[in-house]
This record gives sequence, C-alpha cells and structure tokens, in this order.
Amino acid sequence: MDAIIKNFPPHADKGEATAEKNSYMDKAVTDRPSQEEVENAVRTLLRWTGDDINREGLIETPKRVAKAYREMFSGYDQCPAEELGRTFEEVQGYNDMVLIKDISFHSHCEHHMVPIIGKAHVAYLPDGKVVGLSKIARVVDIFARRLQTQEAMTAQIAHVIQDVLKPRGVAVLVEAEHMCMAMRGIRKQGSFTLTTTFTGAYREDLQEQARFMTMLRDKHG
Ligand SMILES: Nc1nc2c(ncn2[C@@H]2O[C@H](COP(=O)(O)OP(=O)(O)OP(=O)(O)O)[C@@H](O)[C@H]2O)c(=O)[nH]1
Ligand SMILES: [Zn+2]
Repeated sequence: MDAIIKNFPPHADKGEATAEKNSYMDKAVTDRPSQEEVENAVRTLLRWTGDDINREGLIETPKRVAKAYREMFSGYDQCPAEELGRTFEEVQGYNDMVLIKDISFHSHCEHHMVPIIGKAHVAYLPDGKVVGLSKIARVVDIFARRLQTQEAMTAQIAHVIQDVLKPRGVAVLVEAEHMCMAMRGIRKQGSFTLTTTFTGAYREDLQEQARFMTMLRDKHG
C-alpha cells in the first residue's frame, strides 16, 4: 500500500508530466494560501458581484466561504487508494457482480467552479476478495470533492478500484447535471450527462457490460 500512496503537488510537473505524476491515487500536497489571503480573495469576488462588502450580511461571508471550500474540496486531503485497503475474503466463494447504485455526489466543474450534481453507479467482479460497500461510496466522494470533469471523475473511480482491489473488472456509470450548463451559458435545465468507464472483464466481455446496464435499468423500472 505504501508504494501506491505518494505525495507530491498535483500540478507541480515542470514539463515532464508522467501518468504516475498525475496519479489519481495521490493524496495531493497542496499549496494553500493563508486564511487572510483566502478571505481577501473572497472579498474581491464579492466586489466582483457588485455587492457592498461592508454591509452587515457580508462581513462574515469570507470566513464562511473559506470554511465551506475546505469542506467541499476536502478530497485533496484524502487518498482514495487508502479507503480500499481493507478487504474481506470470507464471502463463501462469491465472485459475481457487486453493484452499488445511486451513490449521490456533489462536485464542482474545473472550468467554472460551479456544482455538478449527480449519481455514480459502481460495479465490480470480485477476484477472491471484496471491499466494504461504504468504501466505494467514500472513493466517489473523495474524487467528487476535487475540481472535476465528469469524464475524469468516472475514469478515476474505475481505475483506482481496478488498481487497488484488483477485481476481474470494474464498471462505472456516472449521470450528472452540470450547473454551468443550467445556471449560465447555454442555460439548459434538466439535461443530464452520462459517462462510463469499463475495465477488465467489463471492457472485454460485452455480455458483462450488458448485464451491468440491465441491472441499472431494471431498478429504474
Ligand atoms: N467534457 C466536459 N465538459 C464540461 C464539463 N463541465 C463543464 N464542461 C464544459 O466545458 C466547456 C468550457 O468551454 P469554454 O468555451 O472554454 O467556456 P465557456 O465560454 O464558459 O463555455 P460555455 O459554457 O459554452 O459558455 C463548456 O462547454 C462546458 O459545458 C465536464 O465535466 N466535461
Ligand atoms: Zn463548468
């Protein structure tokens, strides 16, 4: 496990980016500003809205926003691989699909820093060992609490489960609404984006893929 958990700044490459350097499994070492700096930055954004930063209702806002950001972006302080470290082998030889549906998440798009609201559906085909169900949801949350594109988040969830748990295959389907498309820009409410990543048997065997999709669809009736 130690070999997998590495620490380095996620954007610190000096023109020599490698897949390893940008590993989705890392606990990022961040270069955070001071409390004073971040509160000043929020004041600048408040001025950018056109509001009066000195009115009573906004006095504490910079502090609140700084605190909210630490919570909403807490995924940078956590390592998804670590969550998958504890596994169970006593499952009576169970080796069929484990599917966790409807894992709700809130993320933020890396382009506009506004919410992405959606659900992830994650399945894997065990190879002798399973992981606690909540750990899969924790992995989704960790990646969601970073700035994201939906495509990257979908791939990251699938690949970390594949790399750490080493099941026969992983299937991830993410469905989400992007507030940057609903609240601004094109302003399309209710449009959902679906993304999938399949690894191992799910990628190679179309029947396994179809079974995953059927089990998801069955739930929706
Ligand atoms: N592929 C992908 N695109 C995303 C995601 N989240 C937001 N976007 C898109 O990122 C694009 C950024 O486009 P730009 O033209 O650079 O920025 P913009 O002028 O704000 O774009 P508009 O939203 O079209 O006004 C937009 O088309 C967004 O819809 C995502 O998770 N995946
Ligand atoms: Zn966006």
